[in-house]
Amino acid sequence: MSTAAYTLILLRHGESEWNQKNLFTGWVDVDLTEKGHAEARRAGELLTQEGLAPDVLHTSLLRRAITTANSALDVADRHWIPVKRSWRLNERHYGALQGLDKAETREKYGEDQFMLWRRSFDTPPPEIEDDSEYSEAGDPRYAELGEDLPRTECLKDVIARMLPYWDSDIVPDLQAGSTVLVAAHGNSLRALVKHLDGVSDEDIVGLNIPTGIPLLYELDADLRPVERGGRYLDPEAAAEAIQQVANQGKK
Ligand SMILES: O=C(O)[C@@H](CO)OP(=O)(O)O
Repeated sequence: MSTAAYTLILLRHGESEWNQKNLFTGWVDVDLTEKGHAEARRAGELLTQEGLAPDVLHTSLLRRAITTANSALDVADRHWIPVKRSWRLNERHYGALQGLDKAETREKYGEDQFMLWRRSFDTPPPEIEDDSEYSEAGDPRYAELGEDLPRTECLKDVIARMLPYWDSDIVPDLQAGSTVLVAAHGNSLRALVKHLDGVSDEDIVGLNIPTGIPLLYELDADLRPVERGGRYLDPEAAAEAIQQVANQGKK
């Protein structure tokens, strides 16, 4: 068995307002619910209980991840650590589905099309129009992207834009000996887990990440997980919540 060289903690944001309403969210910048705030604080308690003290935080540009990390770190008394944020950690862009009800979409298009859009590796949903109320066109936080602003993404696209950031910003922090916290989203974290664990394009379809429960990865010197799949700090709550994510869209 390989030995642990680096410590990485992945944290999906707590329940968001649109998670609660069961709407496709993607890059829409919704806030946490009360439950989501409580999950974030609980994440901080779990870090403390486990003796994990993040040295650096990486987040997306979306408030549900930013707020979750802030709350968790506040509870863990690590609110002061350096932070780096990147659109490359954002949720998968859900294209024209952003703002639609998951259950209604499933009913309208059928289970196969619904799951293809939700979980297929390389089929993106239809593109969002720039004049949609849920488009990010003109949003100053994405100004640097110009015409490359995503209008839809499949998981393959997320991996392609997330991995350069992993290599350029997260890996150097790990190699410097920092305990790294990555606060991000269901599908951007699925992309990272796929990379770390070498999950196949077929198997990643069935992998879901619950909200608000820290997932600890000890990595060896080659940045490979010592334990495949990592370890949720509250495994029982994680198992239940994973099932809930898998069942989303079913009434
Ligand atoms: O709507 C979304 O952006 C994501 C995460 O909440 O949902 P899903 O799990 O359906 O990909």
